[in-house]
Amino acid sequence: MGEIHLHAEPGQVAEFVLLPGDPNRSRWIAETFLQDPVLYTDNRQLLGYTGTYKGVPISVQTTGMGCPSAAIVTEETIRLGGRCLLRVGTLGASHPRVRPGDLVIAQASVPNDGTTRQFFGGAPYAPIASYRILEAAVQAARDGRVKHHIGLIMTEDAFYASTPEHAKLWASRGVLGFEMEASAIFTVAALHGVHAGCMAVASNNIGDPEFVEPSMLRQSVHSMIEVALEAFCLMHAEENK
Ligand SMILES: O=P(O)(O)O[C@H]1O[C@H](CO)[C@@H](O)[C@H]1O
Ligand SMILES: O=c1cc[nH]c(=O)[nH]1
Repeated sequence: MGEIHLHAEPGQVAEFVLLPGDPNRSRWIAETFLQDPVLYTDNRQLLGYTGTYKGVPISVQTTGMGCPSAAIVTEETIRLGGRCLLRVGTLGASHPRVRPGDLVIAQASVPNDGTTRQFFGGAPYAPIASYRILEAAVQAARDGRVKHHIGLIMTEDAFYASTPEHAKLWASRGVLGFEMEASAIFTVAALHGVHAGCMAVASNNIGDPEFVEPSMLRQSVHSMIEVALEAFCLMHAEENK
């Protein structure tokens, strides 16, 4: 059976793992981009697939929504062999510079979530992206000429508690957008000494229930996944030099 939540065995998960929140996005990534994808777990709809992209073994593992689920999935993905974990998500734009449809590559995430707080007993801690993943992600976005923003994001628990006023306040502190998993993923990866990163497409402005038009969102997510996979290829090539 494997882990409690991810029903897989070591050897079924690749070193490079994409982490979408949404199981449908996982299936779409596996079917669209990976060669010979194999579904290794579907327990609790946390779909996980392994295949190859340009010859590099890559897994796609659903995190579900929110830090409690993302922390469990990150922990178990690492136990199963994941070493470079890259969240590929969506976020609500908080900063006026970020427009719906834009790609954001996170340097770090303000941990406005209960999971990170529990890990550190309330002590201050800064969940940051691994520099190696950040560097590869930025290079892949530049190489692919994909418009992107690089900076601070915020991870929160209560999707519907966020307001445009809240967004404005955090934008004045440099936060580009809010999402719900990155701080837990960065934290669990750091505690295990493995690499983690996060990129996300802005699906809406914070507090605005109007999401970007579906075809535009699909196109932006498609570009993001290409950037993420090319970043893994750059890291793989660097490791095998
Ligand atoms: O699109 P995903 O990756 O699920 O990410 C965002 O979407 C969900 C909220 O709608 C949260 O999981 C948030 O982080
Ligand atoms: O967490 C999220 C993700 C997308 N859009 C939001 O408004 N919040």
